[in-house]
Amino acid sequence: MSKIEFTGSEVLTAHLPAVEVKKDVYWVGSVHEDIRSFHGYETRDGTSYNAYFIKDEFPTVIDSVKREFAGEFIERIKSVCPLSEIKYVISNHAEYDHASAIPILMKNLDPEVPIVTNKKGQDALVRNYPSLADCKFLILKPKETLTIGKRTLSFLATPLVHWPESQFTYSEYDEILFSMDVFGQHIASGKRFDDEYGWERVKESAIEYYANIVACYRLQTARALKLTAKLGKIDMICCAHGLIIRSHVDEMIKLYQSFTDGSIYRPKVTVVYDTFYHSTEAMARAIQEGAQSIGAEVMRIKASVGGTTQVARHCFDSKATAWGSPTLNSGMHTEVAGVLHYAKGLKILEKKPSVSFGSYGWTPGGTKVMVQELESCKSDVIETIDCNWRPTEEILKRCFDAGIKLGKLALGQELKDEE
Ligand SMILES: Cc1cc2nc3c(=O)[nH]c(=O)nc-3n(C[C@H](O)[C@H](O)[C@H](O)COP(=O)(O)O)c2cc1C
Repeated sequence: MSKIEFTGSEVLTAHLPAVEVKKDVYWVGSVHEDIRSFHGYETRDGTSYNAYFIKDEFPTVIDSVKREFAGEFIERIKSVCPLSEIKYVISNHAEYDHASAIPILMKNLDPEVPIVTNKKGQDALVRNYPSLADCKFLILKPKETLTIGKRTLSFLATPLVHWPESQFTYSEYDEILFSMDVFGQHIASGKRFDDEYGWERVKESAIEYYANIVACYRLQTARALKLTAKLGKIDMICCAHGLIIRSHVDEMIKLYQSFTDGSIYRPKVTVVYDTFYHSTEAMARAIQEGAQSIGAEVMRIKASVGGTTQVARHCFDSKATAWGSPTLNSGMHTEVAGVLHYAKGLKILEKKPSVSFGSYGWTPGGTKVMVQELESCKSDVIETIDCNWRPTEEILKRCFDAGIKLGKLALGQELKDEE
């Protein structure tokens, strides 16, 4: 039992110690400083995979890390408890970044140690990591609890926030919510807590995370928040990415409530576009100036430069958007098509007004395809502006006026009939 078996490549940078986040509760995760693309999410601040260990009569591990970091994860657990004493491994979420080191951990534990999860969790774990089929599972039904000594852990099914098996684990004794991806942020840091890193930066990263990962599951998130409110006191949120929340628990829960009830939406217009030869860009600038002229906040993003992550983050809390593309082979610029398709999947344009615009050479196909896509996003397209080659003063004036309209709608003002 003392020999550690590795079946994947491991990064042995165990320079960070296990961190006691509350008496006998430890962070044993890993920090991935140099990751810049996480299944397409642009993680410019890196990320962390937060796993936890509870020292009690029946020592318990909660979640794991990316397989590449299994070595340091196991070393951190060993620094606080011999592996032979571990009695339970809880899996709250079967995704690779939190579960792919579980098979390596299990190979180093007593074969009688069960993986504690729900039925969908078992299915997802065994399908993704076939060697786990040989492990024992303790499948929890709704409302079942697990006593590990002084602590009785309870579990909250949070289906589709953001995978079918997703669940929270709650320790009433510690007043800790182990919330897997929910409330997480893609931040790599040697700091472990929100107050050490700075709440404003944690908050901004949590908004970006929700917009890019969870936004399409708004109703399921609202339900999870409702059920969370019925748990006991929460003094600390041990999420699976980024900083642990101990000084801004209420603020973080209120932030998530603002995501689900829409109160996060701001008087802001996000203008997304791309261009070959600057005509569509000139139109985008005119729309920006129009919206700004009446006091709306504007974020103008060139799709190929800003990228999908920033587009999603800013469309998410904007009350209105504008989309611009030159016509390319009778359709949209590929970068604009890509980010619009991404926004559609995230459902972040629903019930929001939009304007479609773009330059063409001979037949305006870009905006035509774009309007179809915006309508399938359930966005209310209030105007389409096509421009043949270079924009004239008249076209730029139309764009400026369209910016004013979007700005007014973002500011909650009514449009007059003639507008
Ligand atoms: C590779 C390529 C394909 C194009 N395909 C079309 C087309 O199918 N239909 C069209 O009307 N214009 C087409 N155009 C012309 C552009 O839409 C036109 O140059 C437009 O003014 C470019 O706008 P921009 O200055 O914002 O890049 C194409 C241009 C390029 C470079």
